[in-house]
Amino acid sequence: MERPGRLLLQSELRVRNAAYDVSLSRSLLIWKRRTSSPVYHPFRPRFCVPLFPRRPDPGVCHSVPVSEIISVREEEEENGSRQRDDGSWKKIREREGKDCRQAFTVLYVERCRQHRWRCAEVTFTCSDEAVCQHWVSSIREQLASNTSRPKHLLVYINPYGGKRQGKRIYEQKVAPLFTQAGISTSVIVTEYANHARDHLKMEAELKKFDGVVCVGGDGMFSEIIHGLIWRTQIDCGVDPNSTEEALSPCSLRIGIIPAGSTDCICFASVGTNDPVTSALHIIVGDSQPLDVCSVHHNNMFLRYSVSLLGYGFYGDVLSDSERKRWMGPARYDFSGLKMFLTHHYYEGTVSYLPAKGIIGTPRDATRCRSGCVICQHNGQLNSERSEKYEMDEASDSESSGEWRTIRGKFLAINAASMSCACPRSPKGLSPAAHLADGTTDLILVRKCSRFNFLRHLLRHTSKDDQFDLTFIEVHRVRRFRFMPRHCQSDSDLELDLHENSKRQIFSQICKDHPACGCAPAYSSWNCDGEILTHTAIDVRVHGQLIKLFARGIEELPVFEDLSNPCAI
Ligand SMILES: Nc1ncnc2c1ncn2[C@@H]1O[C@H](COP(=O)(O)OP(=O)(O)OP(=O)(O)O)[C@@H](O)[C@H]1O
Ligand SMILES: CCCCCCCCCCCCC/C=C/[C@@H](O)[C@H](CO)NC(=O)CCCCC
Ligand SMILES: [Ca+2]
Repeated sequence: MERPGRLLLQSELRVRNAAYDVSLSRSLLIWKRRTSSPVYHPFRPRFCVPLFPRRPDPGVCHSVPVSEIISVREEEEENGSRQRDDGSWKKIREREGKDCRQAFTVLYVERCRQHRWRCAEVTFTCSDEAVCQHWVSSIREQLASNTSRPKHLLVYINPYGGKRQGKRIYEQKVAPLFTQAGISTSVIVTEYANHARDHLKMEAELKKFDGVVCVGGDGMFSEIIHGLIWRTQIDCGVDPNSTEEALSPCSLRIGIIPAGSTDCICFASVGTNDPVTSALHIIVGDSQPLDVCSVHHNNMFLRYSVSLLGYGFYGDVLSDSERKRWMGPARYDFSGLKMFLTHHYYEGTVSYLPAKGIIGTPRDATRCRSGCVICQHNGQLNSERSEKYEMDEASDSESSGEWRTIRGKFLAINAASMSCACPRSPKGLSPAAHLADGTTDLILVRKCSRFNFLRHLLRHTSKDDQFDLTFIEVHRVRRFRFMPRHCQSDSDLELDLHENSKRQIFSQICKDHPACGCAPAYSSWNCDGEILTHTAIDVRVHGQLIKLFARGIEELPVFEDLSNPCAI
């Protein structure tokens, strides 16, 4: 909790007819109920430190960081009933000689359960109009001096994402908050898939805005990052298709108002998929950097990914579920069960470049949380690396011996660039992955029995470590490649010729008869919920390429009585 610092203003004001000492500094607004004179106790010093600090009575003392004040508005209060100030009412009441007091209302962020934020308000009244106006203008000055808050936003709404509630969620829950906070918006309701991406790429006048907001799910967010990253590279003269060039980071922040089926990016960066919470993070101007993976096939750019790149199980779940969009979010449960029972495995070679010099491993107990020091440390390391990028690229070559290679049969190959926490799996696919450390966690699930695979899957929903199984390995990497077995070199293929020809025949049969239990040769990649058209891919992590209007998941508050300004 911040300490108050130098006071800008201090007055005695009233809140619901009780007297409060109210003070404003650059960092805090504090209101503390005035109590009658303390009873003298001969054995207790006046300013003692309590042996057992107790939480201050919330009805008596409150403090709100100025950075979490949403807005302030003037009101008038007459005999207990409040009116918004439109001037005319005031004059009438003055003429009639009624008891008329000035009031102002402060709207601020209040934390609720499970990382949710709400907009709370408190109304202060005082008899002196000049004092009241001084308070309003001082708070407004403090808010205006905060340069990280957005003033103009470009909003894209997908009316068909998730349960098709995007438009309603924005209009009813988000737009009124933006208006209260004095944020102006240009709203585009998308008319077709990739509308938002193409508008950002080619048309949007980005200079007019302080950020881009998407209302929808992970697919909609993916459209936004594709448009914005592409546009940034073109504006900065970087070839967006290059496999080797360092990409330029995007300066505009992106806000996500969750209205999709999984909302994994929102969940993993805020801790909840609640539209009001996301709107408040946008209003207060939070900023959370995020890693982005670029995916190439034979030096041709395919897509970016920020959450899951999954081959095998998650690729198959997605391919199957796309045909069942009409089922809404339940399609993933249906296809998940079907693909679990189908139990296909895939052969191929994974090569990866382990992340060197970083802090943290995928098996850590520490989690990426607001102000994460691991992201700060590793982010710094990455920016130093990219300064001497060309040297590093030379050392990244296979001949340097840093690449490691694994051949095998896999049920799933997953790369999680963030935890991928979502309501289905609150700790995520890789619970210790970091939002902005410049790495991705490569999880290899080798062929195993259905029973063992189920054990692994169930551990996504329990406290047990999903990687603590003999058929799983996990590596924190900066880059990786995958080559399905049937794309391997001629010499590799010759070795497998006999088996291969048998499988070609069977895989044809198996398309029509999946119950025979024989696996097809290829799966497809699930790239943040989109299916990739190629299976052989080269993936590179670009640390902190984009920024979100978020602050990472906040730790649950630990009450520290002595650091609370109300307790001093
Ligand atoms: N107007 C539109 N008509 C049809 N499709 C659209 C439109 N606008 C966006 N889309 C596409 O809809 C797809 C799904 O959208 P979205 O991500 O919002 O929801 P979802 O798939 O239900 O959620 P999630 O991605 O979290 O699982 C996206 O790939 C996006 O490109
Ligand atoms: C038998 C009980 C098993 C329980 C297992 C639960 C495990 C759930 C893990 C969920 C991981 C989601 C990862 C997120 C991926 C997103 O980028 C993507 C786009 O929204 N979503 C999907 O592909 C949707 C994929 C949904 C898969 C279920
Ligand atoms: Ca990461």
